[in-house]
Amino acid sequence: MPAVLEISGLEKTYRSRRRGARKALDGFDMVVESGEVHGFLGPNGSGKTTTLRTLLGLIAPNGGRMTLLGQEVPAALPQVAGRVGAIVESPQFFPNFSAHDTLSLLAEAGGVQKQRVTEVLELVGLRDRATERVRTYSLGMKQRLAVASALLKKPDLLILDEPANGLDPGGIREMRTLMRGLAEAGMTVLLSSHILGEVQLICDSVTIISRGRRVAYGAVAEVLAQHAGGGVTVRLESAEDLSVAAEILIAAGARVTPDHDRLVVSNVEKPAWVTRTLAERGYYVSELAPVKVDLESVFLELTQTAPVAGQARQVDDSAVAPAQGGWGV
Ligand SMILES: Nc1ncnc2c1ncn2[C@@H]1O[C@H](COP(=O)(O)OP(=O)(O)OP(=O)(O)O)[C@@H](O)[C@H]1O
Repeated sequence: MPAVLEISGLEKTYRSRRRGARKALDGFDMVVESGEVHGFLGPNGSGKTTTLRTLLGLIAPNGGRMTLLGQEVPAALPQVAGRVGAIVESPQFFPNFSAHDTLSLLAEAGGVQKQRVTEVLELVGLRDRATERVRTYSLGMKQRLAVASALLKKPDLLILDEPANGLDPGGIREMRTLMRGLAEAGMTVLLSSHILGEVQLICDSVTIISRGRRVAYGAVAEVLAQHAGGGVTVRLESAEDLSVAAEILIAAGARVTPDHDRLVVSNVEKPAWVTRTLAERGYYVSELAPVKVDLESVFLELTQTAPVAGQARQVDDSAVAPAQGGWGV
């Protein structure tokens, strides 16, 4: 089965008279297979939104190839648009309309049967509040309404840019359940996010982007395994000896980072080497454990910039206000 989404060598340079040329995508590649929830991770300004907007024909690329559901885009967008639901940036809704009114209006405009409105309200868990005005909704409910609008056309692929942005833990959990439910029902979901723990929990596979280039991709477990790096954490019988032990290991060629009452040691071939090197100098290890990697540490290692929710930390020192836009119906 061909990939649901394939991007190769995508290039995008923004040009403005004031700021000059800025390369947002620099030969970016991505593959999303059918039926998976795929996480699209990257620090602020790394090119996620530019990728999604380019894919959806909202901006033109300067080079590269893209396919959606096996067809070349942007040329085939009119043919595939009905099979792709997307939310890129938070869509705005009329605050005085209810969820039901909002979806009915969108369904009518998009030639979707009325009955589908009830179905999507049920799917996103808004049925009980469907007749209340949107202005009374929590942020999580508004996000779910946005997802509902993207689901109206029963898309094969759902693209969501930061769907959990600004949500509290309860809202994030609801969004997670919703995503998994959609994937189980056979939909492919592409999810851009900064919430690495979330991506690790709900995504089958992941693409990590940094400075407009793909820096890692594959099944989440594989990406984690590739970057486990054989590091170990070391505790000594006496915590006072940690700094001397660190010096010994560094002098012997290891990379060492102190972490409270232990050392995180990497660049070692075998854990036993650490025990032996220290014992030879009279320092005895009381605990030696492999470093547990999570997506967050892989992300930090690969992109060398911490994701800070709601904060515009840019890889190229520049900041641009995000544009508003929705897509799908
Ligand atoms: N309309 C624009 N004009 C000029 N530069 C832009 C424009 N949109 C984005 N950029 C720049 O392109 C780069 C990539 O931005 P993009 O919004 O795609 O990143 P992102 O990964 O989605 O970031 P965030 O997580 O903050 O939304 C950044 O340097 C950004 O400043």
